[in-house]
Amino acid sequence: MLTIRELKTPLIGPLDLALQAGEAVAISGPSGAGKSLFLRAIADLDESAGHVALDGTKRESIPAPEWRRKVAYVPAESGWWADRVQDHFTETADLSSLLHQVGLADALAWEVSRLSTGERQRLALVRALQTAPQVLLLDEPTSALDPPSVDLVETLLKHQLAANRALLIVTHDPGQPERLGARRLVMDKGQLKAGAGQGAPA
Ligand SMILES: Nc1ncnc2c1ncn2[C@@H]1O[C@H](COP(=O)(O)OP(=O)(O)OP(=O)(O)O)[C@@H](O)[C@H]1O
Repeated sequence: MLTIRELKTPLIGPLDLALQAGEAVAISGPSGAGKSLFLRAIADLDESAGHVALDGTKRESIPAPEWRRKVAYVPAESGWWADRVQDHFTETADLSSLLHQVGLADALAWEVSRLSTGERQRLALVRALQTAPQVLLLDEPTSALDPPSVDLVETLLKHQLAANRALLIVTHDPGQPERLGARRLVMDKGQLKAGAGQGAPA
């Protein structure tokens, strides 16, 4: 589904990765290793060189906003620009179901200023899912959540994988890759290597 070859920025790479439909890959590694920069480069938020393609279509032949709808990036700290939560959502299809799945069924009517860090994190994920992306690039999506909320989000992510979406997740939670059935990779100094017990990066 997502093919990355020789992806390079001044701080990371060259990096190769192939992500299949319905596959999860988890990236861990020390702080400052370049994990967020890798996700941002794939999403085309930072300039990069190399080959990135979705189902064989090169990234440069897809307009950037459309690319980011198909290959959605959720940063570790989400941005909010309007006063009310509902003003950040444009699509209504499946929205109430998604909000319910993350335990925030009533949150659309809330003020952004009252949101807790964990509520922001879960709502940012729902925001990314509203365009039904084929690939999800998630930067530490459960770092601020209590265990029951982690469980809700992981269940939601497993539903996404079952619907043939691909998932590339940066996590510092050592149990998360196994719970998501994810292949483990480690980033160190801008380079990717296989995690313990895993083969070489595809
Ligand atoms: N715009 C930038 N200009 C220069 N250096 C940058 C820029 N953005 C990030 N860096 C540096 O690149 C390195 C990798 O950053 P990155 O955010 O990808 O780390 P990370 O692996 O995601 O770390 P963490 O686990 O702490 O989130 C860091 O040393 C960071 O300071």
